Amino acid sequence: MAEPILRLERLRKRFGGLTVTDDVSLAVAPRGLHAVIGPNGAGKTTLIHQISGSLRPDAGRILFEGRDVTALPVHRRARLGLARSFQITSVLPGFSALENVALAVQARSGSSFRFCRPAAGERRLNAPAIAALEQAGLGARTHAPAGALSHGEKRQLELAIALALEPRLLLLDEPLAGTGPEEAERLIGILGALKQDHAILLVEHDMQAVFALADVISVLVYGRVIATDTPAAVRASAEVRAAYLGEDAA
Ligand SMILES: Nc1ncnc2c1ncn2[C@@H]1O[C@H](COP(=O)(O)OP(=O)(O)OP(=O)(O)O)[C@@H](O)[C@H]1O
Repeated sequence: MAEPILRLERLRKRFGGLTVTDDVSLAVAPRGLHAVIGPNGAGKTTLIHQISGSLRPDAGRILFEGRDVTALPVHRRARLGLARSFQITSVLPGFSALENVALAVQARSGSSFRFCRPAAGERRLNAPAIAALEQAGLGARTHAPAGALSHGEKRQLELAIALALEPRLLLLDEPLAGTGPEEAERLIGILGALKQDHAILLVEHDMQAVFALADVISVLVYGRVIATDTPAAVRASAEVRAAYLGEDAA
């Protein structure tokens, strides 16, 4: 593999007596989609939080493009290009899709928020915001109020906001959660296009999406990585089936 964009070295995290991240070492390639799967409570979200910087590991290192970011706060990592998709709660429902994304661009550029002069009124912010909306498949909904978007479109808006930060690695925690079959299909298409020129680390329960999109899959069980391999090898692994895929594998 080319030099990894992200390397986790023996990461550990405990909550009380529970080891939720147990000596996790992983290398994520600079292009393509790396999925992390595992049963409920395996520690997937906890892992994403440690990578984005909202949780500090108890031990181990996180190297982003060769640089040790283990001690850096979320915003410093985001500036380096390590972006986690925003939760829907951070979207402003009364503002248009474009304004929401433009505010994210503005936040990244470091200028102050000026609500009396809508951020979307500034061409400097508009161009990258529109590009991010198009990449997220929302080009036709640019001026719709965020509050009027369907559930699937809101997930696309979250994606657009993350893309507006021009990430070098995009961290996605269950981007398909709560979507219907058609919305899921659309999002899979969008993520499939995005992974052509982005590195994506995806946590997702939807196995159809994972196997359609992933170039590499890591399987997490009780905080430990039990396999990191191609989708075909993971699907064929007896250990993975026994530990996790069992009921879903068919
Ligand atoms: N802040 C916390 N304090 C204590 N325990 C926690 C905390 N956050 C998570 N846990 C526990 O850590 C374990 C791993 O949780 P985590 O949410 O990372 O798993 P997950 O693989 O993302 O699960 P799911 O697939 O259900 O989203 C669970 O047992 C959870 O209850």
